[in-house]
Amino acid sequence: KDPNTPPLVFHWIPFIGSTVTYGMEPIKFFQSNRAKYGDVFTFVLLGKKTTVCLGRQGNDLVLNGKLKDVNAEEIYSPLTTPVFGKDVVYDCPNSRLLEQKKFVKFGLTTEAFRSYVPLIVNEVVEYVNRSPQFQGNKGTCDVSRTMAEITIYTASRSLQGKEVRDRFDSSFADLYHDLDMGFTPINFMLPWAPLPRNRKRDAAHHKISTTYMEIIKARREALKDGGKPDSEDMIWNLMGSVYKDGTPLPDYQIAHMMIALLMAGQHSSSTSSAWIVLNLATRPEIIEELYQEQINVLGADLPDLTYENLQTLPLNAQVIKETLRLHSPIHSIMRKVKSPLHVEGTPYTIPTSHSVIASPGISARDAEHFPNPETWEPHRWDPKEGDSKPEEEEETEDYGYGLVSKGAKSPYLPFGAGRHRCIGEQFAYVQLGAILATLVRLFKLSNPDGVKGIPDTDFSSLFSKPAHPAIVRWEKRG
Ligand code: HEM
Ligand SMILES: N#Cc1ccc(COc2ccc(/C=C/c3ccc(C(F)(F)[C@](O)(Cn4cnnn4)c4ccc(F)cc4F)nc3)cc2)cc1
Repeated sequence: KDPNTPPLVFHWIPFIGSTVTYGMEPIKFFQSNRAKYGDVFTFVLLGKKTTVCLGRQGNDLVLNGKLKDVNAEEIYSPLTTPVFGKDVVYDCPNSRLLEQKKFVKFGLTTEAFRSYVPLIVNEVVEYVNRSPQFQGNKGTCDVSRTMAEITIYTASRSLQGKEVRDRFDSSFADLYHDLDMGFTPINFMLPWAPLPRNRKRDAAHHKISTTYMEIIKARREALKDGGKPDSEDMIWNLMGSVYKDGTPLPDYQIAHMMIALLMAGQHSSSTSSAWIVLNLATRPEIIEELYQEQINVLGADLPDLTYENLQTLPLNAQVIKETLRLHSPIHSIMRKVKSPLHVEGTPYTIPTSHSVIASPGISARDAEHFPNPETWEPHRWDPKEGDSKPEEEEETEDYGYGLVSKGAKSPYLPFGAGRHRCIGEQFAYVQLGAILATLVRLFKLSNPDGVKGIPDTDFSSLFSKPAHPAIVRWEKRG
């Protein structure tokens, strides 16, 4: 064993290595090997040497790695490019992605969020009113399916725009499903695999991107006839975006970016909102606290939710924050090593034949940072008296889409850190916050008789999600 490379996790079968043990239970796999080998260890993932870098130092090494040392697009492009489309996100140099992230981030203004909240609330209320499973005063529901539908309706109506929302009542629903078939880990672990589902993915991608381009064309025509942008959706924002070198964002790239935002938002928000509902059902008293918080802060007459008054509901936000601590949708952040990567304070140098994985979710479950880490407890985020000291100063850097924290000291990074950090955090909090506050007004929730705790986690797809069945009992408030 070479003392300068990290320890290799024991495995019986070449190529398969630890793929199945990791794939089925990545969090347990990381925690048990961390106990044996420490924060840095290597395992075989489908024949690929993969070095895991855990803890705050591991997060920093991978997430704040220099472009010359670690590369995201080489790993992710085989998965994302066929789904999103050419020349955006991971099918272009990182400098282009940074500009694309700037366009999106700068389109998510307070003005935009102000216009989104009533649209989101209305979609939730309409969904409950028309959905067969919510007729009557009480019943049960399939949480994953319900939250996936609420997520797609609320995101398409706000961020995507009215034309896209209307198509989800028809063609887009099936097209989205076909496109989503291509969004699977196999497509970046075995990109060459000739899966039949990839043909459906490609056909769906073509139809969806063509539709986006028709929407853009119709809007440009309307502008020519003296029309004005009539909403704060992202399509209008991208239609006015221009790269640094002076070229306007081409329509096909707008279409591809909108697909990327659709996929990102759908999977992250639908799994997160499902976990919020499932955890709340184990703590009915917290639902009543959330309801009481709205009455105390907004008034017993419960005025309509707005972007502004949503910010005055701390427990509502803490429920989201705590859910993302234990149920972050992305359990493994992967990079290709491009030049030998020395791990400070160890004898290890990770060679360029390896990939690296960071898993911020591991530090978010570390008892060193969070007492009773496995317990879902939104009150752990309650502001403490004398907590006036600002969060220990976090280093920030501007990679081209505004200042982002390097997050090197924080054990809580559900949105990543550094140059690849998420730009959807604010939108996610507005969407999840408005959905949660509305559900709290409509329902009491609880676990069905005989059901204890929350469902297991299904790690087999790209985003950790609740294993089936995931059922809760609901009862309409009087
Ligand atoms: C609960 C919700 C969400 C969570 C937990 C989440 C998490 C993450 C994480 C961990 C990353 C870093 C990935 C990496 O370093 O490889 C990321 C990046 C990103 N996310 Fe999100 N995300 C969420 C919602 C969204 C939404 C709603 C959007 C779009 C509207 C979005 C768009 C993006 C983009 C564009 C990136 C940048 C990727 C890169 O620079 O390589 N995310 N997200
Ligand atoms: N046997 C077996 C066996 C073995 C292994 C396994 C499972 O192993 C693994 C390993 C790694 C992973 C990584 C998840 C991963 C990475 C990138 C992306 C993304 F790029 F797509 C995203 O970041 C997503 N995103 C960002 N914000 N919100 N969403 C994104 C970025 C920008 C963008 F514009 C749109 C985007 F949507 N998505 C998900 C998942 C599972 C199962 C079975």
